[in-house]
Amino acid sequence: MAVFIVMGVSGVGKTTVGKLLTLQMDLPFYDADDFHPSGNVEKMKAGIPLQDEDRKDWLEILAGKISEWNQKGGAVLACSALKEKYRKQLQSIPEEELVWIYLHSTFELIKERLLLRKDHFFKPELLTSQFETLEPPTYGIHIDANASPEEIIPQIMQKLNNKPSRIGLYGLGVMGKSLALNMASKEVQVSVFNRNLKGVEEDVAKDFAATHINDFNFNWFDDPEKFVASLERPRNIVLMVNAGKTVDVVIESLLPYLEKNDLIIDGGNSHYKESGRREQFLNEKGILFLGTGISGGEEGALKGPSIMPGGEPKAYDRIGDILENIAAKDKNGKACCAYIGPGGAGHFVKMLHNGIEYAEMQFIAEIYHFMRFSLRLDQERIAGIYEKWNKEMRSYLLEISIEILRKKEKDEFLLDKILDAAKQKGTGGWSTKAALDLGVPLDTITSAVMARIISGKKEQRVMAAEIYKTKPDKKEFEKIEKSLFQAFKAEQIINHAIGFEMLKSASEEYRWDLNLSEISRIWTNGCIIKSGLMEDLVKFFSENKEDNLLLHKEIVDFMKDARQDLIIVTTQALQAVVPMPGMSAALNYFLSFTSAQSSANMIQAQRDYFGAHTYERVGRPRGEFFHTKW
Ligand SMILES: NC(=O)C1=CN([C@@H]2O[C@H](COP(=O)(O)OP(=O)(O)OC[C@H]3O[C@@H](n4cnc5c(N)ncnc54)[C@H](OP(=O)(O)O)[C@@H]3O)[C@@H](O)[C@H]2O)C=CC1
Ligand SMILES: O=C(CO)[C@H](O)[C@H](O)COP(=O)(O)O
Repeated sequence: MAVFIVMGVSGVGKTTVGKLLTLQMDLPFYDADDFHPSGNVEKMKAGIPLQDEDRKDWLEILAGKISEWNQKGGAVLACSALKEKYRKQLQSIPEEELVWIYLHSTFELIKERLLLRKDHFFKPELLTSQFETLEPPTYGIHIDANASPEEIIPQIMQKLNNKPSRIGLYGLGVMGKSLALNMASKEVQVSVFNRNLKGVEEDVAKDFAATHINDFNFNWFDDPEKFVASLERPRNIVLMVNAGKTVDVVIESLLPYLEKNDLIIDGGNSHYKESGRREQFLNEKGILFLGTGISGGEEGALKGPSIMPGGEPKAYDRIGDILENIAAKDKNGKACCAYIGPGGAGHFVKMLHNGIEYAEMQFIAEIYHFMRFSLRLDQERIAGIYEKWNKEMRSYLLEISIEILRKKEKDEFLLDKILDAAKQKGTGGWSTKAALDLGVPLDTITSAVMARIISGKKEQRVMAAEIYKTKPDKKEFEKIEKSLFQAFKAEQIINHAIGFEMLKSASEEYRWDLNLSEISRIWTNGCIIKSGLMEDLVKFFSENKEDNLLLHKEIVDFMKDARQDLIIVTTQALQAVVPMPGMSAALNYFLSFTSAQSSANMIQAQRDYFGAHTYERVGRPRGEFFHTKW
């Protein structure tokens, strides 16, 4: 059985709630004040406040009673138990058999309530001292005492019944914490797990549950067996851990406790091929797997991310309702979460989302750099220009960049204090490698990856800059303003065209049957690359499934003019000795894509010359090969 202690400051409603609880539970009710030793009673009658020394004997008596009541089948006790050390003293039975029900409220509300009581003489100093003494527990059941007892009792009963959790969340890092809170806010019962690394990272799950105890009832664990056992069968477990070996290590640690038909959802940025392999490995054991891309960062995960699940449809059917519930919503209120396709399809799509993200970030960064160091605009002005552009673009990345540009630290711009050496975790580079495997161009994304790599060579760059230093002419912003905006819009279109062409190729190669309109729809909210353009793409890909974006009539009309703007901005930046890798890549891709005659006849001739690699001939069918004795 168990003993339930209803605790909190005086006037919070312990006795009323405790007595009502005994009716629900068919247990005896006790009031801790009835167990004071005679010395304490005398002191209280004389109006002498009790000291901790006086409380010692009283708590000892209560501890003995708790043990006795527990053996007899349980009880409900109303006791203020304001300090942790008092509660420790009362802990005379095993932890799981002593249930703390903490009623909490504010000083003002309790004061109001006490003033309404006819039989009560309100002493403000007593309530003040109660609040000063109070050390709220970081465990137990926390109940907002401002509701009526009729509302409070079912809340307590629901928390006490502690049904198995609908979902388990493994890994309480940046993303895991936000996702757990998102789920809990949608009334999904969640068990949370984080490893306990002695002396390094301790009590992460316990502290997380304690921090949110007033709002949510998380079941927390640092033991994988107990974590799995706390879940409703068949189990659903979301992993939010670092991609790579960690995912395998974590799966191995859970496997001994899993059963056929349990489901693992890997929500990290895992490589799509790894996800395909993990799905196969787990399916052989009868366990389902969803390789699920999640985008939106910390805030998106909390308020509603964009979710890209890949794997077996029956696995998605099991958990789709929760994923759709926690996802962001598009402008029509539909969830930004949709089943993507089998195997690694979900993580492939997430990888390319990040690839597009890399290039979009690079565009914003290099135009800022050009405006700041060549056009010599100050940061506030650049922020203003980006703000004006974003009225039309509605790009999340541009929006955060405006805030970044304006952010100050001790009256100085923070951006100037950040070292210009970019890091990356892999998804951008993986996109490039995947493009090479598929044989598709990925110029903008690759250039963004390379720009990050060269940025990391800071010391070498500083040395080389000194050796090659030059004094380029100052360019005038006013002369280039219109072209700059047009070029920015054009490179965004080119980047998206490149990204979606790659999705098309992967879909064909891996037979994923990707729905590009649906993918762009779930990228219209919650994710890092949401923008006005993305909203237009939903319609474009629903009407033109097979077409290249760059061949769409409206895009053609725009790009015919914008091509010149791309050329103007790129050449001006290069003349000013400012690198524009992203924009140059977009422009070169566009010029190559729109050139009927390429330079590749020379390449083919060279290959045939030195290696007899053969070539195709103008006017002859494709696939017919020729060789010349040069
Ligand atoms: N941050 C972001 O904006 C986004 C991240 N992602 C992806 O989500 C995943 C999680 O990212 P994020 O939350 O930022 O990462 P964090 O580094 O904040 O958290 C990583 C989590 O993994 C746990 N972990 C690491 N190694 C192990 C191990 N060997 N065994 C058990 N647990 C381990 C950590 O536990 P401990 O605390 O004990 O170290 C921690 O809970 C990554 O794949 C990331 O790429 C996806 C979208 C956005
Ligand atoms: O997945 C994400 C957003 O959707 C990651 O936050 C982002 O891609 C970080 O990647 P990197 O560290 O390589 O810049």
